[in-house]
Amino acid sequence: MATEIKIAIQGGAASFHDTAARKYFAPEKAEILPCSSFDQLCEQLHLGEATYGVMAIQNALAGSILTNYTLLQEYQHFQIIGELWLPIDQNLMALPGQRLEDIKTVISHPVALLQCGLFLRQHHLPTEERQDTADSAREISAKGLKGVAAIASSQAAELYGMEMLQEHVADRKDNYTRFLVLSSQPQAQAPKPTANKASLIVQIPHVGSWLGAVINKLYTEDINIPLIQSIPAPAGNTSHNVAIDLECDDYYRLLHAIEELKPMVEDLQLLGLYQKALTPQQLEECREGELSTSVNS
Ligand SMILES: O=C(O)C(=O)C[C@]1(C(=O)O)C=C[C@@H](O)C=C1
Repeated sequence: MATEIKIAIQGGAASFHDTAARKYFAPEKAEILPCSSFDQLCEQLHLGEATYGVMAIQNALAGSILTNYTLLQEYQHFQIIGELWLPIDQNLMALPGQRLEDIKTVISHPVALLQCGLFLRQHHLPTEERQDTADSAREISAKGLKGVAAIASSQAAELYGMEMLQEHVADRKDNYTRFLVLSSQPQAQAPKPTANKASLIVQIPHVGSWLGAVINKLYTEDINIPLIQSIPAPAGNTSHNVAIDLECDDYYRLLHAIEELKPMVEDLQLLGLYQKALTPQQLEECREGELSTSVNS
């Protein structure tokens, strides 16, 4: 029988976090705990109000969400137990009967607005930030706002009775967001030897070529590095923090490489050991494969 788990997300029903959480945990039934910010998501997970948290960390068009690395540094006891790359299809929607010419303002999550910069500039559409894509559609519907459009998913359009003004408005069709699955109870989720990915934050001095030495070490250990992201350091700091993702199909080699890095850096925070998800490139290849099968059949 499917058990029910509670998952804290940023945003509400029909947001991309909602879709990501349900997809990751399917076929388990997920009860969603909507949060108004990433801070609140972490707080709820910390307080034990949710079993897991799902948090966006990186988008193929807009880049890394650096403030979420800061939260992961703050909540040191959280563990990343998994990840998911989700295709993000953005759409422009408004109250039924509205036309593109009627729209004076577009509201959405700041990352969603960034993903649709080309479309918005082309149509000279001023924007206003909101906490969530789907909640922007809900706001228009609840307040009966004319002259305002939202950028959100097709599920949000359906849920809140919006009409599509323009589908697929992101700058590129291969728009993907990577979501982290977080647990605040590492003991209940001990990493399994099937883990083939690790996420770390290392602290290294500003001076010297420490980062070069770290990368060189990983190269000699034959570890793949899918991500290196510098994280802003507090003012006056003499060192900086770098988020690094490591991949290796041999779990024990991955552990060994992490041990080797420890004496080379000032501090190393292991954010989690988990199984890597299909990358956007792999998902695109699957999608193209499915398309050609349906055309040929
Ligand atoms: O507003 C939403 O629907 C979200 O889930 C937020 C969010 C984000 O935080 O990056 C998630 C994925 C998309 O890339 C755009 C926005």
